[in-house]
Amino acid sequence: MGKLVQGVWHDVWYDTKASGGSFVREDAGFRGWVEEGEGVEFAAESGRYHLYVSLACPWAHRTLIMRQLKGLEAHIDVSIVSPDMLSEGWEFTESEPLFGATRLHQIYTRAKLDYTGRVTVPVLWDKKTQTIVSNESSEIIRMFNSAFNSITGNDNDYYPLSLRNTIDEWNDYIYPNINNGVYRCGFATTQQAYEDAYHSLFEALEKIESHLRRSRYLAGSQITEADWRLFTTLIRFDAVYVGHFKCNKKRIADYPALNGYMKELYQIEDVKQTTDFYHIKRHYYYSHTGINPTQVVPLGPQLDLDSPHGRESIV
Ligand SMILES: N[C@@H](CCC(=O)N[C@@H](CS)C(=O)NCC(=O)O)C(=O)O
Repeated sequence: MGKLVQGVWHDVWYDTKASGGSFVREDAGFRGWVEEGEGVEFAAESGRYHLYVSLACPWAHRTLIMRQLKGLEAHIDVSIVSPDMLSEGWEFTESEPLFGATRLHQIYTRAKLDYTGRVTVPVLWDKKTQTIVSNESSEIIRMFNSAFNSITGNDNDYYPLSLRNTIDEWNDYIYPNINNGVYRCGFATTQQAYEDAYHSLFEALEKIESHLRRSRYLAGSQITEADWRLFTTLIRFDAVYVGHFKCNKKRIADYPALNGYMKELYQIEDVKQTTDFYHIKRHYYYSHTGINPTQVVPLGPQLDLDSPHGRESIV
């Protein structure tokens, strides 16, 4: 694990000293936008963009789900990094197809020779201008949701105008408390920072559990972007976050509504195809040697994700 400083790779763990033991996630460095239309910097075109992902990473997982649900497989190709993220950061098991790079930081310095920042997935690369469009998953999924509609003919809308306020409110609540909340538990280096993160995480899960008892999805009867953003954390929770990140007050399996909701989303074939528990468990337990120095990867838990979700009667 490390970062680029002026284009040079340094193998360093997160610095939590400056923030009293709390993990603070760095803002993404590339914030371009793929759009429909002529004369724009990054125009939506079939075959022009390449997506670098980790199957372990919840942020990258969002982009893979949206790529499938929006029928973009034939239009945006993908490279998958190795689950093992060690002294060189994210690496490719076999070199990636565009440049034969073996490390993801080489893609970042191709885009910006003197880049300073963390080298994260997902990354959306533009083959035409030879740069990174974006390394911010929340923005990549918005682009996938609408920019390629006239190419794919797929109008499914996961960020509909009428629900945007509700979706934004859920996202703003779920990001700090749950998506990043599990990391704030796991990467905390003081007891207090861990406990603060733990309490806000489980308070948020309780709140969503009661909401989902009456509501089929977060924003009502329709699946939206907010659900996909929550889902990628939930599906990793019992397998990794309970043990490795000490998020162990309860499992998702102990929350009937959240568990049924998660299973319903998982059982969508396109979504199941993007979920890889080998990469998920291997990455966290093998890569975070500060947390798990033996690198032993647990065999369990046995997950029950294919049993009936029981959510049909909820509107
Ligand atoms: N804001 C980014 C965060 C992405 C992110 O932090 N990805 C993690 C993997 S789960 C990563 O690549 N971490 C490497 C590092 O921090 O050095 C997004 O949502 O796209």
